[in-house]
Amino acid sequence: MAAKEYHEIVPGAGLILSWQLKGKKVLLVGGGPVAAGRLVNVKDADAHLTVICPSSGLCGEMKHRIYTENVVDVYHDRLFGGASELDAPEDGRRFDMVLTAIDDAELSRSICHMARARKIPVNVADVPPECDFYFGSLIRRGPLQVMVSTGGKGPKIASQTRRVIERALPENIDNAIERVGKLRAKLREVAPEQKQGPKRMRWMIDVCEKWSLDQLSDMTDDDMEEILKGWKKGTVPTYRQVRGIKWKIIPFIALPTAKQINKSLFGTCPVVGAISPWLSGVLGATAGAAVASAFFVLRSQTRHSLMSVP
Ligand SMILES: C[C@@]1(CC(=O)O)c2cc3[nH]c(cc4nc(cc5[nH]c(cc(n2)[C@H]1CCC(=O)O)[C@@](C)(CC(=O)O)[C@@H]5CCC(=O)O)C(CC(=O)O)=C4CCC(=O)O)c(CCC(=O)O)c3CC(=O)O
Ligand SMILES: NC(=O)C1=CN([C@@H]2O[C@H](COP(=O)(O)OP(=O)(O)OC[C@H]3O[C@@H](n4cnc5c(N)ncnc54)[C@H](O)[C@@H]3O)[C@@H](O)[C@H]2O)C=CC1
Repeated sequence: MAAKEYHEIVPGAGLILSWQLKGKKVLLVGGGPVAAGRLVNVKDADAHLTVICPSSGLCGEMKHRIYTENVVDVYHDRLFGGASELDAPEDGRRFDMVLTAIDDAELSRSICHMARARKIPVNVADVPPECDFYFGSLIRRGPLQVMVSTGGKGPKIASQTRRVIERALPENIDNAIERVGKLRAKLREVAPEQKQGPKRMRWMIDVCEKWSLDQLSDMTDDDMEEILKGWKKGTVPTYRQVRGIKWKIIPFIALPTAKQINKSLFGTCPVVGAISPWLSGVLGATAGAAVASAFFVLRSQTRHSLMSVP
């Protein structure tokens, strides 16, 4: 009975975290396409990046990142030079992460050992036993990040799963998250005390439940001020309460513009190039009614004259 109340522990997975690399030092050995992918991942995370690779071995993307974009903080145009690379980095600060993406299995293994001996987490692309962590298949939409991992069982399937998730994500999710982030920051200004934590959290949950993603993504700074007025009362106004009813839709439906009337009555059908179907419909109906009434008049007159035949 009790066992069902708690989440079942299923061993064998990796721990998926969002590693905060801002300002931390990362060493990347290699300069091929895999290294280029690693570079994007760690620079997206604001890491301080050192690359070691002879310029003759750099792929196009790596050259672009190093020489055009200048996103590599320290570049060494040479082969990896041994343990001293880890012990005596240029600024004396030890590396927080070591990545290798080279086509030399022997050297990869030795770099892995060097890093582990110094308690620096290491990833050797393509060699799971030499990885303290795996990379995953990633989605990035502004502040939103999704990582798919198969724990090394099927990287291609991780990539395919990522595509399925990508297609399922709402268009405006990144903007909605940005807006909610801003509202949370404003709430912290209004209610900064630690002891208000539970109430703050409950209130933010209510905002996210009462406002749809579309509405959140549409939330302006003025709207935020309105919503925050509910904080003291412990309420969350709805989108409609904040914005009021949208009247602009009503005159549009009730009162078409002169241009619209003109076009629908006297415009030319874009498909057959003939007179507007509206106008031809009206003319057709009028003509039909005229013919029908003439027919009935004639018929009744004929009947009348027949009936009047003695
Ligand atoms: C363990 C891990 C360690 C690590 O590198 O961190 C690892 C290991 C290995 N990859 C291999 C092969 C391929 N890897 C990919 C693609 C990706 N591989 C990635 C991660 C990982 N790869 C980690 C586990 C992630 C997980 O499972 O969740 C992704 C998700 C992220 C990234 O690398 O950035 C990225 C997709 C990004 C995207 O598209 O979104 C493709 C497909 C392709 O290239 O299109 C193939 C060919 C198809 C195939 O083999 O399945 C081989 C076999 C080599 C051989 O057979 O010789 C090994 C070694 C082994 O399995 O022993
Ligand atoms: N995990 C993954 O998603 C994948 C991993 N791989 C593996 O990743 C590794 C790298 O692949 P690619 O990027 O295609 O590289 P690549 O084979 O195109 O090039 C290797 C790079 O390493 C550099 N290099 C070689 N020896 C070096 C040394 N002593 N010091 C510094 N740099 C050195 C070369 O100059 C070159 O830039 C390979 O082992 C490959 O099998 C490949 C495909 C997918």
